[in-house]
Amino acid sequence: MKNEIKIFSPATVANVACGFDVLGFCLDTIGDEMVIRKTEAKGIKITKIEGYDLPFEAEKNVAGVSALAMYNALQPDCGFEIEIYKKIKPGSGIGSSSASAAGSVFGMNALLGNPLNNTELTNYAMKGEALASKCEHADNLAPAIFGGFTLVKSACPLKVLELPTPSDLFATLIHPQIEIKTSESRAILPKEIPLSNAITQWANVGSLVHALHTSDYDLIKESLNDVVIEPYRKQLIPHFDDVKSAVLESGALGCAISGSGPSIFALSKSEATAKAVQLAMQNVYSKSNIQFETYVSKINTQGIKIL
Ligand SMILES: Nc1ncnc2c1ncn2[C@@H]1O[C@H](COP(=O)(O)OP(=O)(O)OP(=O)(O)O)[C@@H](O)[C@H]1O
Ligand SMILES: N[C@@H](CCO)C(=O)O
Repeated sequence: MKNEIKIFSPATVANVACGFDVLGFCLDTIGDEMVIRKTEAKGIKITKIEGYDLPFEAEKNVAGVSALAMYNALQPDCGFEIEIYKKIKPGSGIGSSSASAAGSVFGMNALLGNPLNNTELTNYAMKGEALASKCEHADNLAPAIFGGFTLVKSACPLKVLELPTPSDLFATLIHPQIEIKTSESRAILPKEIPLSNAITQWANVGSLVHALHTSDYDLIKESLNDVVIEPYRKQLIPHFDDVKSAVLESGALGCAISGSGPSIFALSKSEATAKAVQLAMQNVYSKSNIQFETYVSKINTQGIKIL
């Protein structure tokens, strides 16, 4: 059995407009790399972090927290070293913390001969994610670990449903280079919502799930709306309304905040449309003085993979 593996741990889009804390999908072209190594010395050590300035103490890094949760439960006869090559900026809204939290447990599981299934891995990864967002949710972790579109039916006990990915669906993202911490963008949300908004939202979630199962792109378009969270969070994202109008005019099926922001995502029916949408996003932000990155990505149906 191998003593070291290198993995690609993908970025993810949580919420998918209407499914706050339950829906998510996995990206293909953006993600971190990690190396996980078995050691004779017991315990979990983060030995290298490149890309962004993050804590090396296992208890303060989401990769270490999820690794420790799994390590303490399994009590293997070895230790692990973790190297993180961070490409996803922390606080980006595309699952930076999830990529690390999921990557460490996925890598350890592979080196131990895969004793745990994806649901068990997601459960341990949630312990790490809770360090970043102050709450245990799995809407970024599930798509990172299972791949494709996922729905977290319940967090405790964890139940993840894998949803189908229509083959022509492409995502476009813009990441304005400002940081919004998940914990802060959760703190501004209302504790209660009007019943009329709840009805609209759960109708959208149900119809989006149906649309994914039937590859009904018109229904995907009708369902990608968020009347519960977006009105509050969009105020934290400069030019959000301008981006959304420009993107919809360019032919996207829908556009919404990615996770807790500041990234904004759109879904389109072809790669050509996804690229036109990318130009529309760039046009809006190039008129401002905010730096940004844009991406076009297929939906990654595999999730985390060994390189
Ligand atoms: N390995 C890690 N990778 C990323 N962030 C980490 C890591 N370890 C600790 N953190 C902390 O987690 C916070 C970033 O997580 P946060 O959930 O706010 O952003 P995100 O994962 O990009 O967003 P979202 O969950 O909305 O997609 C930062 O405060 C960062 O310092
Ligand atoms: N569902 C979470 C995703 C971010 O981690 C939120 O929107 O707060």
